[in-house]
Amino acid sequence: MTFADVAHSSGIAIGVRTQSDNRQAVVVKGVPSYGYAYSVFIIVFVSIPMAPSLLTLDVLFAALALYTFYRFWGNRNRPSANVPPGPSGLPFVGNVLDMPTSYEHLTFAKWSERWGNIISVTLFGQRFVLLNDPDDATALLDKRGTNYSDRPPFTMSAELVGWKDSTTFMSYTEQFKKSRRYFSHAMGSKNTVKRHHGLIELENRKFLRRLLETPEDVHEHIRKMAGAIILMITHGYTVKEEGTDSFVSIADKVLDEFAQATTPGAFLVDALPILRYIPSWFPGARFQRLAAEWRKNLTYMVETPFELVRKQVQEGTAIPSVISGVLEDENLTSEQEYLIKWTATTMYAGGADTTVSAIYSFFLAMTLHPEWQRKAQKELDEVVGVDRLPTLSDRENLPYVEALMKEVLRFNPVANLGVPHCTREDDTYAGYYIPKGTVVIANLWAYLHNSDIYPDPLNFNPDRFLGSNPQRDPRDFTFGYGRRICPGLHLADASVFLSCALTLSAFDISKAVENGITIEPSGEYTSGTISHPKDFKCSIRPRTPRVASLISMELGQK
Ligand code: HEM
Repeated sequence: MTFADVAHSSGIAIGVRTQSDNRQAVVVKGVPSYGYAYSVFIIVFVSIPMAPSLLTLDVLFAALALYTFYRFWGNRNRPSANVPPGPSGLPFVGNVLDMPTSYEHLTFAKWSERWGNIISVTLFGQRFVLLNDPDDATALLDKRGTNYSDRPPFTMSAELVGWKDSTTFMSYTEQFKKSRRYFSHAMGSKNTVKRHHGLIELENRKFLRRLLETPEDVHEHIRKMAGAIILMITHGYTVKEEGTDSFVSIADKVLDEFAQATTPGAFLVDALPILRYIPSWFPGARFQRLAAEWRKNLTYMVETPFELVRKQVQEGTAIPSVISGVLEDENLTSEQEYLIKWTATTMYAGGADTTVSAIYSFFLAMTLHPEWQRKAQKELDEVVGVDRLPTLSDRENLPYVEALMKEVLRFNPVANLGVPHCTREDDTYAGYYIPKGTVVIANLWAYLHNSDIYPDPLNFNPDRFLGSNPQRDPRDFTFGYGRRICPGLHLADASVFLSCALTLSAFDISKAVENGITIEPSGEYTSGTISHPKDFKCSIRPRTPRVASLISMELGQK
């Protein structure tokens, strides 16, 4: 979820990006009259291929006007003099014209040069506070967690598609706390995750075998591995080794639809939540039809594997998993059943794409920086030797691989802006007034590229974490804050580390060469909620002829 997602879902139009061509609404800077609200609205609409009729526009504009009026009326008594500084914005629409539509973290970081580290913007009356310094994030999101642990509403994805019952979108309620308890039992600490070490090692070795067979499909192999680890933990489900696994493919489809539903600016209903009441037959209400279809797929993904586990539990054939553990309780209430079903789905949704991004980033970094790869391989050869592959119990003896993994997590944060928090009560901080209902964004990218904490931050350099004066552990930032901190962090940490160690011990990664020409990866990343390296080509070759037999031998032993 990016800033723009939240902006939109909170009733803000920043500009509409169509699904088909990524065309973005042109927002004209510096329009000096009060007619700009209408201008922006018209511009937004003409960028939609299925532009609705004029009548529809009138209806929608009236809705916008009403909504804006409602927000201003609600905010009219709030003191605004002391809110944190930020771009001045315009009456009614606020900072619509200032907002970036992609790579928001970069623009927000730059704003600090002018506005300081605590910045405030408004969009149609909704206030946002951007935190560009990690100390402020700790002071507010950690230390004042009771107030700063809500989530803003997300109309398209949460309300219409139906993700609202997932842990990530829940408000800070008792239900939420119960859901987080299920996470704690399954993966809440390093020790808990130790229970899954065998599984992580097995799936990583299967990953190596797939890499050996079809290295060009590296991205797909990472996906399969990440999905297989989580599905075994949540549902006791073994992913099919050959061909397509029906559950993984529906889960991937649903996650892809989730990504579309949360694409910044993709759906006007996020800008104008009131539109959710428009019937699906109404001109321009394609979002309702899409939401209905996506909801159907999501329901299938939530229900079908759950029912499978229920049947296995009844028959006594279930493999121990998060769900089976709960279903075996004879006093289970329907409320608990509903919660565990959604919590397990959240584990998959939260864990699959994020871990994939981190491991794919590692492959990109190794393609671009062979010198660091050699250093890590030297350490692996010295510590583990060449007669076996590394395991998680080697971890404490592999400080260089550890440093390399930290640098991968720092260099490109998986979620640049984390997931937005929201305040429940009015607050004051550093002399500023932060009203109830403010959306608070921690700019994780800015923390991980702060040159006071990480000198020369744009340089990929694992050495920064070694020696007598190591720089700060990026895991302090990259997993977010307070009561909403990533509950999968220990699982992710173990999975990503082992993928780095095993891959480097078995393979050499280098730039691909086609027809004698070396292909340079662009090194670019996608914008959006979860940032992935843009697809790139690389060469992945076994380091020695023994690698294949080593992998088969170890897989045979598992
Ligand atoms: C490298 C991998 C990962 C990274 C960098 C990452 C990062 C994050 C971040 C930044 C947040 C937002 C925290 C906040 O609101 O302050 C988050 C939330 C979350 N993550 Fe992760 N994550 C990763 C892997 C995982 C895994 C493996 C799982 C589950 C198995 C998971 C499940 C979740 C869930 C459920 C939330 C929402 C928590 C809530 O709303 O209370 N993540 N993650």
